[in-house]
Amino acid sequence: MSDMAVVMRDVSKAFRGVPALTKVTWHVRRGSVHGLIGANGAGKTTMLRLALGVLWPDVGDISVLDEQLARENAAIRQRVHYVASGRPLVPSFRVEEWVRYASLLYQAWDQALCNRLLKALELKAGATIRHLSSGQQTSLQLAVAIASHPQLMLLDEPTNGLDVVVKRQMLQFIIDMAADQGTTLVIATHNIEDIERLADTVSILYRGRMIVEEELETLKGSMHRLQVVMADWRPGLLEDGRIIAVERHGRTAVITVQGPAEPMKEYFRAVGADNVECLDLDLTEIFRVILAKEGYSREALNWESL
Ligand SMILES: Nc1ncnc2c1ncn2[C@@H]1O[C@H](COP(=O)(O)OP(=O)(O)OP(=O)(O)O)[C@@H](O)[C@H]1O
Repeated sequence: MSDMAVVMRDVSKAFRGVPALTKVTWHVRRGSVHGLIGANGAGKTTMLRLALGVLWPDVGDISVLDEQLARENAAIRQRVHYVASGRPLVPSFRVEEWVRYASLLYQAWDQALCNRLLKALELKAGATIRHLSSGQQTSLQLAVAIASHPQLMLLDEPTNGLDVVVKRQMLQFIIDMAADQGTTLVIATHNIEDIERLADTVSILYRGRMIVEEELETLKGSMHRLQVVMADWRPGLLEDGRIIAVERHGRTAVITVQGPAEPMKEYFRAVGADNVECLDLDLTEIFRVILAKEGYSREALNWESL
């Protein structure tokens, strides 16, 4: 058994000639919680659907749980569960009918666990799906996914529509369940705070290309933000290759740097800074800086220019 749950090599996929993914290489370690992040349209859902085997790449190799994906992949589908919030369930089914349907699909189905989850989530067996709120429908999908005991769970914006209390509890529950059962979790989301709290490894997609694959801690240590106070900002002081971004307000500058903080603090002290302090740089900011380096912005989305 390899230590990877998913490996994609040089995978490309286009829809009607328009590339959605270009030469993507991706690794998800077994037993990890992996955050797949990217802006709207970056290709996250396409990646997950390829890993599930419901989409087929134009070129490239995909292996999931040590099996090379083939068009006939019923066996692997037993071990992988995909949950996308907003994915339509059968609206005329009652909760119990949906659960019964799922129970017939999955050999590892755990009815007792499903019953406990439905109770905890206050989902009534007799309720008709169309009468559930979108958050309740997402909760139902997550409960069914958990009860199917997958080895790999692919969650696509799993918490859309959930209120903060259920969202936190549900994510924590899934993480605990995954840790207990050795399930690999992939969470594709815009909600970077969730990834920062929960993930071990992170990948960032940008316009169909994989631009970062990293341990979360390594990624967080790869950049720092300094606040530097200096009376004389002489020309050339900010032309160091390690400096990624600068915001200057008079004597104070907030400077984002690549690599460790200490050598840059020493650098600014040596060139005459009056004060140098490290500021917090969270994953959302790191994501923003990485995308800005790639040239991503939504400048066109500006009231004046519409
Ligand atoms: N079935 C399809 N037919 C045509 N184009 C598609 C199809 N599925 C995805 N695309 C296109 O592929 C690109 C990637 O879409 P995808 O849904 O994978 O992105 P995403 O990162 O999940 O986006 P979001 O965060 O907005 O959900 C987009 O340009 C999208 O329009």
